[in-house]
Amino acid sequence: MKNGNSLELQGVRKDFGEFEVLKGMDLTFKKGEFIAIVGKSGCGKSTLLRLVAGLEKPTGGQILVNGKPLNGLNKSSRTMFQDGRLFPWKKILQNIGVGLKGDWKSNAMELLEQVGLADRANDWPSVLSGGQKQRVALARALVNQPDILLLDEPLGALDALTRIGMQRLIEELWRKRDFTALLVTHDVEEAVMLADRVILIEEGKVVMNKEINLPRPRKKDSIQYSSLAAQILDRVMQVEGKMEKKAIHA
Ligand SMILES: Nc1ncnc2c1ncn2[C@@H]1O[C@H](COP(=O)(O)OP(=O)(O)OP(=O)(O)O)[C@@H](O)[C@H]1O
Repeated sequence: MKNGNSLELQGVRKDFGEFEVLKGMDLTFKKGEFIAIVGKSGCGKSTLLRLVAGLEKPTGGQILVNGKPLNGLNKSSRTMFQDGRLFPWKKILQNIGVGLKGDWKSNAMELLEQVGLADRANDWPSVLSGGQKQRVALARALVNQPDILLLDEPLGALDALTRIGMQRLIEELWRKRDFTALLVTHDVEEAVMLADRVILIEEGKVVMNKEINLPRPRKKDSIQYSSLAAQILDRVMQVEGKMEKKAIHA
């Protein structure tokens, strides 16, 4: 099941008018791999996810999904956003099944169980905490059993403790459900906690593509974890430093 590539970007470029956001990206993601994408604000992380979701078209190059060129919406992917985007007029279970036909309810209930909210199926979203809403958003993103889960800074608005709980939950569901995960995050520690590989984007290019060979579940107090996180953070800060110098000399 985990053989082959889930996703390939071949020379992918994206311009918005005169502005080149992505300048030729070559990336390969294996089936079932967990990838984190980091980089300073505005470097093109969300644009990359939108291209993979098929919500935007590349200006150049191509994206292959399970070996086939992507044309239009990527039906094998689902996206989870920072703001859960639940519909306030639908109860939790109906939010999870929104847009689905056929027998989705048993999988939705199993997912609610797995995210620890089985007893809230008939509640309105308004009575849930921010963390609980994100659990529902995660269940909704997975109900259709996507091959690829796109996570666009999904934990960015959560407090530190809730965030750690959600990281564990995402990792647990990734292990159980076998999808490829692409996580955009500002948090290098989160990237090292979850990912098999961390990719750093600078000015529309991949400048670091680093394997994280640490056993799971990872422990923040392990020396290998801290030293890898520090090493990557250092590299991100070099990028930040370069950008600041450029701005000063502009
Ligand atoms: N539809 C669009 N039209 C024009 N410019 C856009 C569009 N979408 C994104 N951009 C520009 O492309 C650049 C990259 O945006 P993107 O949202 O991908 O960055 P990001 O790395 O995800 O940033 P952040 O971490 O702040 O979310 C930004 O300068 C943004 O203004």
